[in-house]
Amino acid sequence: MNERLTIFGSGNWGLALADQASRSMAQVMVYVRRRELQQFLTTRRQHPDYLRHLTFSSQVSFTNDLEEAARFSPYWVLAVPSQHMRDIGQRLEPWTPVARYAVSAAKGLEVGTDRRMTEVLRECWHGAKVELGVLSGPNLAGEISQGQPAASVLAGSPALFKSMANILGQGNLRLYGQRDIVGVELGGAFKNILAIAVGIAVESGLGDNAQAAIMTRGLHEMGRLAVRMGARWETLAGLSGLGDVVATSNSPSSRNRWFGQELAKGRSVDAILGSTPMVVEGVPTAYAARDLGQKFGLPVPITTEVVEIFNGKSVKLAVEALMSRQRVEESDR
Ligand SMILES: NC(=O)C1=CN([C@@H]2O[C@H](COP(=O)(O)OP(=O)(O)OC[C@H]3O[C@@H](n4cnc5c(N)ncnc54)[C@H](O)[C@@H]3O)[C@@H](O)[C@H]2O)C=CC1
Ligand SMILES: O=C(CO)COP(=O)(O)O
Repeated sequence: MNERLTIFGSGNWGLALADQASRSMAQVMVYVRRRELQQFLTTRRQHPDYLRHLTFSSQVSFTNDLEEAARFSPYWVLAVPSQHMRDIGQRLEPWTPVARYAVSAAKGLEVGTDRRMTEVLRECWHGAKVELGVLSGPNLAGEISQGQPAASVLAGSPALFKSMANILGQGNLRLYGQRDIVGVELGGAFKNILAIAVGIAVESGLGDNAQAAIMTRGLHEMGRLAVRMGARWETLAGLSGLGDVVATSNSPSSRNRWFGQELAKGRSVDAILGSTPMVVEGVPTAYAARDLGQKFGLPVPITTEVVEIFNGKSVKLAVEALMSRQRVEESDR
């Protein structure tokens, strides 16, 4: 394959995707923000800390030059944390005429604006012709980078899906098309909040029944909110919703679940976030989802209690608040 792909972001996900694309024989360039890291990756072909089993093939190159990365290919994947999407979007704006497709691989909402990532990019690239898409599903980077089988959703136009799935969806990553960008994007963002809640439950010894209740009822409250924001209910029951809730909530390698566990040990949000270089998307997204629930007048009880626990509420009191809510119909949307 002679296709070329640029990936912006050299964290766990950007690197796993770079390796994945290179396995389909695409030429891949990764934009690396820190110059020392770019040099390390270029010479050693490995990341010093992340996915250390990976040795990048010669098809993957690394650059610290944003213009070089942008001009490398008309196919872009943005794999930076959600709170940095506007920054990279704004800096890429001069080169949008080069881009044909840009896929967000981030799973979160922007704090302050509550915007989805494709909304953020659309604002940054106002008037540009680049078509936007979203990649989201149960895809822990560690497993993808070891070639373990996985499925995911690549939302966007059929033309975007055809081109991008050819590069990213070979071998052990099976990609499904979707037209519901809003649903795919929100499913991926919201599931991180539920993984935090499950982490809290695991650490607090609340039991398997409680974990199942959090996942199921959490998905319900997220689905209701997502539908209000323009998503299809069925999308949230798919890979980028139910699928990712299951993967992330159950996986000991999930950063969001780990964060919930640390929180339940009594550590503060700042202390936990300060102890890892990695992004925990469920934290900013929980605030955004709580605000969106208020804005639309929709109950988001699990999310609300997660935010309360961020602010110091005990798990015991949060559980009591959830258990004493007024009874409702299960399917009440
Ligand atoms: N790690 C995983 O298993 C998966 C992660 N994701 C999503 O992908 C996104 C990125 O996550 P990870 O790669 O895991 O994060 P990470 O914490 O491993 O690394 C984030 C990377 O983004 C870079 N970055 C931050 N701000 C930047 C900026 N302004 N410009 C350029 N680069 C910048 C950092 O230098 C770092 O290399 C998140 O939204 C996450 O939810 C999605 C699927 C799987
Ligand atoms: O999105 C992911 C898996 O699909 C990664 O989850 P964590 O960010 O919790 O590690």
